[in-house]
Amino acid sequence: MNWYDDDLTEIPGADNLHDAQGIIAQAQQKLAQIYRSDEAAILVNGTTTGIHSAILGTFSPGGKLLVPTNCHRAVFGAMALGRIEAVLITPEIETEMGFAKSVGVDRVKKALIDHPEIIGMILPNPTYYGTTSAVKTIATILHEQGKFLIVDEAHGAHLRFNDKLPLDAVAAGADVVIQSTHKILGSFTQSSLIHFQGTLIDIPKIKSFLALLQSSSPSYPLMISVEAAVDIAYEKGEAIFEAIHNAHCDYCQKQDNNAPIILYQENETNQEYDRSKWLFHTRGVSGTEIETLLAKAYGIQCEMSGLNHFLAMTGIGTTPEDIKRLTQAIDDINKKINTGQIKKTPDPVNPAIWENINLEKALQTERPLWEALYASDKETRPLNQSIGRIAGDFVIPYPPGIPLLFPGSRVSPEIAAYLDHLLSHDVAVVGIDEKNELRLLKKEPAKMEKKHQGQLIVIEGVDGSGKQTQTKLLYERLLKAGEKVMKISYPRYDKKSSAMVKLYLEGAFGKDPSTISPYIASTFYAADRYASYKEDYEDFLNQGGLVLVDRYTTSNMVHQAGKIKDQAERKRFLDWLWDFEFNLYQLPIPDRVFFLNIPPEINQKLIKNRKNKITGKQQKDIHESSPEHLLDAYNSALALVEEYGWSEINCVEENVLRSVDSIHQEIWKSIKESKTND
Ligand SMILES: Nc1ncnc2c1ncn2[C@@H]1O[C@H](COP(=O)(O)OP(=O)(O)O)[C@@H](O)[C@H]1O
Ligand SMILES: Cc1cn([C@H]2C[C@H](O)[C@@H](COP(=O)(O)OP(=O)(O)O)O2)c(=O)[nH]c1=O
Repeated sequence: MNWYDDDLTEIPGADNLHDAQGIIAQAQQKLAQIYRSDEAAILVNGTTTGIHSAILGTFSPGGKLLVPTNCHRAVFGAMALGRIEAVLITPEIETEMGFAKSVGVDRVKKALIDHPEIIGMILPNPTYYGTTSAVKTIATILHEQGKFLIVDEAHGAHLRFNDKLPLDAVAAGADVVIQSTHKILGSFTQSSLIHFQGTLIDIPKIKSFLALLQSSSPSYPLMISVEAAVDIAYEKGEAIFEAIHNAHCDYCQKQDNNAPIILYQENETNQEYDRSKWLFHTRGVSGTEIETLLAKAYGIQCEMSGLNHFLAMTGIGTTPEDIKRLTQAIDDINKKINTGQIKKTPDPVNPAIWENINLEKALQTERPLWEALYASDKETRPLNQSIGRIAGDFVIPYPPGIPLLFPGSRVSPEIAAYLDHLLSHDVAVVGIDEKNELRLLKKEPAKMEKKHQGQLIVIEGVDGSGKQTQTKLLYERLLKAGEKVMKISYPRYDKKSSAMVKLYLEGAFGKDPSTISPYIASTFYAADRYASYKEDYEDFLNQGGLVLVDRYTTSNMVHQAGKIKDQAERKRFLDWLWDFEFNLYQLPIPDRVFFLNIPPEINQKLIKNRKNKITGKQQKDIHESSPEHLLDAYNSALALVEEYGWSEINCVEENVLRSVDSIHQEIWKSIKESKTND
């Protein structure tokens, strides 16, 4: 066939992939019929773009996706592109060989209970190794809660064609299924298929991402090859995969289970193992060594190998003779190992990644994935100097292409040791260069660091916790001690820059503080602080003065972050706020923060009769008149004490409020001590 003849463009009659109405639409309808989906679309930029589009087309930024850690990097790429957040779950592990086998139904159920905000899930099935998850059950669980399931069926475009193979994802009820027809079915590399079914997903939205991300000049040879490959599979797939499946069963039955190399079948009775994947477990010999031997001495090219396994992939073109050649070669190699012609090596010590390393934890990000990926302040460092630093890129061993580090996650000693082990066994690790160096972020996330000569000390606490009282006492004491000190209280109600704060606190934008975005409210207070910095104390601080403030950015952290219930959302807000006030506005970062801890039930009594600071009247501002707001702020503050290392002053002991003086003495002592330590 002359492929140049088919290398068309969108001329009349040739249709347009991105708005298919003619011959491409007909081909896609046929493909959907064959796979029994509602709709199918041909992909010309590989399964990767199919996965990107499926995720971007079903989520909005900030949405939560349930992601098993053994997903392909395309899934994590989509999360970075769409600013989508992952709830990670660890798959079940094949412990002897050390690969991710399946995603347990119970883990899915638990994740959905713990994170009801999850919108949908992506599931890789079958795995590269042929193992499968209970897709049908998982789909049902998700659907009962109105959530959708995307299945990455990259290694399963053939499942539909023989009933002895595991159930395909469309039949199992998945809402979106992406298949690499170019793998087992033999269409051209880079050509794939995506299927849609049901009403839970917005198909036009996914398609608009397909049009955005794929080439605007889709290759006709690629498209034709998908149709041709599926046609052949439809016609001959049943018999071809039956033969492969049966040969696999036969070999498993006949093989000597004590041989150095044995064919893996998960377990004998499992119907849901994909026997088109000929995965061999090696004992006393390295899988990679056998892969090389098969290529050199027997002319058989494997798909991949690792320390204790290698994978021989079959496909639509595999004949019984091919299988015979493979099995004879394995028998021959086994014999040579047993007779000493091939030397045995001690089994490589596998640090059992899946047991020692908590991948869910390793992949947690301290800066959002997308932010770390986009960041330009990066440097490369050798692996051993990277421990404790934040990764600036994906780090992914190949095979199997499952990330060990995300951009934004911190390199732990365990991960570094494991990566070192992989590299010393010649495993290719994307994200680590030939000098064994990886890319790291230069800048750490929010951390108290001094940029000024003087000192900025914050007295923080919920409303009526004694801030004003303690600030005043401390100020007078510092003055007496001869310190160059000034005192400011935020918000500065008597200044024009607090106009928006006053409107907000008076209820002009709503009486219930929880209905006003913490992001928006924070900007009002920050603007007042900026004006104050410029007007009141920039020079004073830079010349070594001590600035004592009653409330600061820390109040936004307490009161505005307290409005956010979801932990990841709250963290995102806190990071944003930090960036906004300290990086954008360039406000000074405090040297010390004292948090006056008074439980809400006690401080309510203290402020009961206090007049409104804005109006001077009895009626309280919207924060003070909302017990829910005050409680949320209090809880947020308790968390912040831990997270940001604030100095906590417990103002209540055994349910009794301590005296003003004893609280003051404690703060004074702490300041004196830190001064002598300077
Ligand atoms: N330790 C304390 N014991 C008794 N009353 C206190 C104590 N600390 C503060 N107060 C009183 O409680 C009220 C609120 O204190 P204030 O300093 O205005 O708090 P804030 O500035 O945090 O709103 C004031 O009337 C103050 O005199
Ligand atoms: C300074 C500041 C205050 N706030 C809140 C805290 C208070 O509930 C409210 C007004 O502060 P304020 O009148 O100082 O409260 P207090 O009664 O404790 O003296 O504004 C913020 O949310 N962000 C900020 O940056």
